[in-house]
Amino acid sequence: MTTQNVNTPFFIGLMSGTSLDGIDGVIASFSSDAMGHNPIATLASAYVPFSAALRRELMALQQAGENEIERESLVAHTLATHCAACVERLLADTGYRANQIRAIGVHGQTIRHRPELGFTRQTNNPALLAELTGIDVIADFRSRDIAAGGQGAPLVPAFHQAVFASPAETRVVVNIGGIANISVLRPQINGAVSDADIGFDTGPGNVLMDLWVKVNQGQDYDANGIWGASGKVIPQLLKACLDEPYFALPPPKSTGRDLFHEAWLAEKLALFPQFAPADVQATLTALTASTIADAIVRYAADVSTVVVCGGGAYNAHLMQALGQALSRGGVSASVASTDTLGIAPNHVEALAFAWLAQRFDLRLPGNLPAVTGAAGPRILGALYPA
Ligand SMILES: Nc1ncnc2c1ncn2[C@@H]1O[C@H](COP(=O)(O)OP(=O)(O)OP(=O)(O)O)[C@@H](O)[C@H]1O
Ligand SMILES: CC(=O)N[C@H]1[C@@H]2OC[C@@H](O2)[C@@H](O)[C@@H]1O[C@H](C)C(=O)O
Repeated sequence: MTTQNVNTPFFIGLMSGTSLDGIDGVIASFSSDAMGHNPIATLASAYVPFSAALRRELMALQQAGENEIERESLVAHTLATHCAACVERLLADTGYRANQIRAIGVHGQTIRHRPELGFTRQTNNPALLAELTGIDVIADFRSRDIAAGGQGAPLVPAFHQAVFASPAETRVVVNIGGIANISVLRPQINGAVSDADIGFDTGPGNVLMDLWVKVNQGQDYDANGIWGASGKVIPQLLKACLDEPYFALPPPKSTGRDLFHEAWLAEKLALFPQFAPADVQATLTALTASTIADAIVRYAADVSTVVVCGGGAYNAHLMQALGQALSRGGVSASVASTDTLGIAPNHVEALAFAWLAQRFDLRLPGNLPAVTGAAGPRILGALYPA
């Protein structure tokens, strides 16, 4: 066991999201100023892709199947070894030692998200990760919020609030991962969180586009949106997709692969006898763009700046479609990636889990009840000491 240095401000964040592509990791340092802001520095980042076999098994565990307890336990073990490899890479890149890291915040892999039934499941083996790394591990960030009547998601709005809010303008942060979510950040007065700061999952981000490009082109994603851009939106298919009741629900709300999966898409496509695959991709791109834009028009029409993070920020066609959908909705905000505010789009979620680990360490709440619908602020996470 290594000796933890309690004075170090360094935290590791590890995120593996609904895209099921791999683990994004960062080492971050936070220094709170007198205003309660959290100037944040990313000291290193690393990405460990999942092997095809791990990805297949994680995908399979999204739905009910045989022998789930054993399969989940085994996959959690493999996930922990991937997480440990990511930590090792971060330490090697920076030259830091394990005892210089205060804690690791690790999300785990969501395999079920059913807040309406009172549970969410991020498969994980934090005990093994603590054993392999010799660093304190904080995990299971969602279940306390659900226990308090919340959705347990999205959690990143509190982090967005801490690092991206402006005293002068309303900002919206859009995360476009597998699922897309928005954080509406009203101008901050003396660094205080406003009750008007809301956030929720808008629906599919890349998840449906990734499924479709895999089946038709054998690719994991539509690089830069080039294939989607070669097709034409099918208005009737777009309308059939937009009829999904989730989109009209008021927040608090959250979703996942539990709803937006292959069968969901197949059901919509079954309504149409013929279609060109690239046109479907164009339509799925439009679906992601228009559901995000509708959410902004409805809940943040006063927005001045929209900043996008998550892998979707690298899809130029999607970014263009989002800008156009916002204009059609009468919102004339600028649309750019979080790079413009100093944080790379693919680092934001991992940084959020480093930040959540720091919140736990300080025994401060990590949720925004106005976002998740929880009965109140709660300290999120559970500690596995090194
Ligand atoms: N260059 C690119 N062009 C187009 N799409 C891209 C590009 N790079 C990444 N993506 C998309 O981003 C996805 C990964 O995004 P990200 O890592 O933010 O998702 P996630 O964290 O797994 O999901 P979530 O935020 O829902 O938990 C990929 O699956 C792909 O669809
Ligand atoms: C249950 C779950 O894993 N939800 C994820 C998912 O991916 C994006 C969106 O859906 C968001 O609600 C959440 O992730 C981020 C990190 C969050 O909690 O804010």
